Amino acid sequence: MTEVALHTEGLGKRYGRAWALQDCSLDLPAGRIAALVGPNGAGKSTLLHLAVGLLQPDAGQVRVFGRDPRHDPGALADLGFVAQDTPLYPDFTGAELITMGGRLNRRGTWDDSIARDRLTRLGIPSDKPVGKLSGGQRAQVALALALAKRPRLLLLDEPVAALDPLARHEFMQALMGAVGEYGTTVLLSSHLLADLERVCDHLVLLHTSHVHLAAPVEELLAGHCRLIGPRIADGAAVPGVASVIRASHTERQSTLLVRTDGPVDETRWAVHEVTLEDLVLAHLGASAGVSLPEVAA
Ligand SMILES: Nc1ncnc2c1ncn2[C@@H]1O[C@H](COP(=O)(O)OP(=O)(O)OP(=O)(O)O)[C@@H](O)[C@H]1O
Repeated sequence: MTEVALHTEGLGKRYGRAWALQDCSLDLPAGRIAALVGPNGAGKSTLLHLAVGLLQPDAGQVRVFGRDPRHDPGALADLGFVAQDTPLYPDFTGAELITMGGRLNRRGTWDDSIARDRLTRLGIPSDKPVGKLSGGQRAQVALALALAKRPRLLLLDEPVAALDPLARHEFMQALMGAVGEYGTTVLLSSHLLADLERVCDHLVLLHTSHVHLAAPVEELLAGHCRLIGPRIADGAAVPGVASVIRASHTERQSTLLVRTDGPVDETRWAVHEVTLEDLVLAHLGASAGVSLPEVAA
């Protein structure tokens, strides 16, 4: 059986009377690169902070490789985390932070050379206080430190938001490399669906503080498609279709993004594959009751 890197059950966190995350139950299998997506305020950062033990749950439980991140110090050795604002001591240089990381992780799997080599390769000066680097360079330093820890589970809160397109591409490749080389499991939140699509093999979609989807990408893509055929009424049953996520109609034609549960009548419907981006947008649009621009088939 595949090991579970992150397990949550009925997990919830609230601020006052408002739930930032509610009834969150999911299993992230080890070895995956998982995308954590959802609109602003959906609860992504809250889930990551709960997973790393920086927030105390108000309901349910969270386990990292079977251990409670708040009460079992051993769990922290397995975790790497880069928060959204990549907090780093501004007066320290990259080189000093690498040394400090090594000292703080003496008993772990820390490898100085991973961070040093990355900074050199990216042309980021390691002798300059990080407070004097650009936002993107600071993010790269934080990511290099997280990779040097070689954690079993790496949690990244919008790690690529501050990076230029080439740096984003390079970073995603590095993540895939880490997974391949060390078997690291990654959960990363981002709004950049096209980037995620290239590397992620698991999707967690949060919406209004709830888990809307949590499954392997392959399974989700195989279970959804876009159908184009003669106009049908909203709510009409279509054989082979479990649910219509999003529908748009012209006078004579209907276009449906659907979840399937069997073969669809291909003499009646043109069946098109969907991308991860199509699928996420359709689910988000459906939940929010928003009509979205039509995506070309
Ligand atoms: N410290 C806090 N005090 C009060 N409410 C908070 C606090 N932190 C988060 N929230 C609320 O919890 C909800 C979830 O916030 P969270 O930061 O987890 O969302 P997110 O999905 O990470 O959003 P974004 O994509 O904008 O980063 C939001 O409604 C937010 O306003």
